[in-house]
Amino acid sequence: MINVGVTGASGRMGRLIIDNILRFDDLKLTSAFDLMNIGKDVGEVAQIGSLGVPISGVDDMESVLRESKTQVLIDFTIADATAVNAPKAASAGVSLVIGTTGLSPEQKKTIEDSIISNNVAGIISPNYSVGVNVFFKILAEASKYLGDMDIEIIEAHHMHKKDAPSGTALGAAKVISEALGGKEFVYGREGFAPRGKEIGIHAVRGGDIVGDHTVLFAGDGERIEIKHQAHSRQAFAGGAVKAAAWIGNAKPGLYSMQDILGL
Ligand SMILES: NC(=O)C1=CN([C@@H]2O[C@H](COP(=O)(O)OP(=O)(O)OC[C@H]3O[C@@H](n4cnc5c(N)ncnc54)[C@H](OP(=O)(O)O)[C@@H]3O)[C@@H](O)[C@H]2O)C=CC1
Ligand SMILES: O=C(O)C1=N[C@H](C(=O)O)C[C@H](O)C1
Repeated sequence: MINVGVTGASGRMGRLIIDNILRFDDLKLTSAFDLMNIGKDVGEVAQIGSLGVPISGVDDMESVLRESKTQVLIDFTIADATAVNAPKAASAGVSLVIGTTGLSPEQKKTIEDSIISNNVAGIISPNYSVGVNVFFKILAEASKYLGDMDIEIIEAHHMHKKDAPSGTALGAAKVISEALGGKEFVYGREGFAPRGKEIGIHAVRGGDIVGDHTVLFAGDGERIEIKHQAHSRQAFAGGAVKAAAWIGNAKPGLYSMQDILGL
């Protein structure tokens, strides 16, 4: 049995992750953190009944993690919070599954360094769905043949999403750029904006769109669109919980969803 904690426990992803942990045989929910609902039972907040695990504030994180014997912490919050909380958890000897997007390169490096220096296991992934990770693999392969075409990435998400472009869109751009030996990125276009050899990246926000990502390869007289659409956050939550079980049994080090899914 692996003891798991959740940061952002009151959020859209946090509540669904808690529900998934309860349904996963090898995992036990031992701690929950958020800014809101401190002291309330996390199961009552997630509307799945009392679980006997109170929501704690992040100021007490290290002591709560130690007292609850939490082994893996799943964090889906915001970049500035994850950049502070994840190293705190690592220094308490807790392994990490990070879903938060919008991390700057410096924030990501700080977290990765804390995973290595504290001898824990960790994964930072912009998308825990099986489909998106296969989509990344397909993009790397397609880019080998379509790299001379114009490449645009269009993502669409719900009106509450705070960061843009999405972590997944940036992940797709990185995969394509690496396959093509390095590309510039241009974010949206406005005014006089002739196209060069860049990858264009565009963010759409509205309503309750769960998460769409389209990569357009456009050439002379034809185009190919490779698209992933999430219908439900369950695609992300199920993957994050599977990653927590895998990370809980892993040797210290940094891992990717490619490792976990065997891609
Ligand atoms: N990797 C993946 O597969 C996926 C990643 N995501 C990412 O996960 C993140 C969360 O998304 P979502 O659940 O929709 O967002 P929500 O805003 O619904 O949830 C975030 C939660 O974190 C809380 N929070 C904010 N700051 C802190 C802090 N300092 N300490 C503890 N908790 C804090 C928020 O509280 P409050 O509301 O009070 O601010 C909120 O309850 C985003 O970065 C999103 O892009 C989302 C889906 C899939
Ligand atoms: O904020 C979201 O909702 C999502 N964020 C992730 C991202 O930024 O890529 C993953 C998913 O698309 C949903």
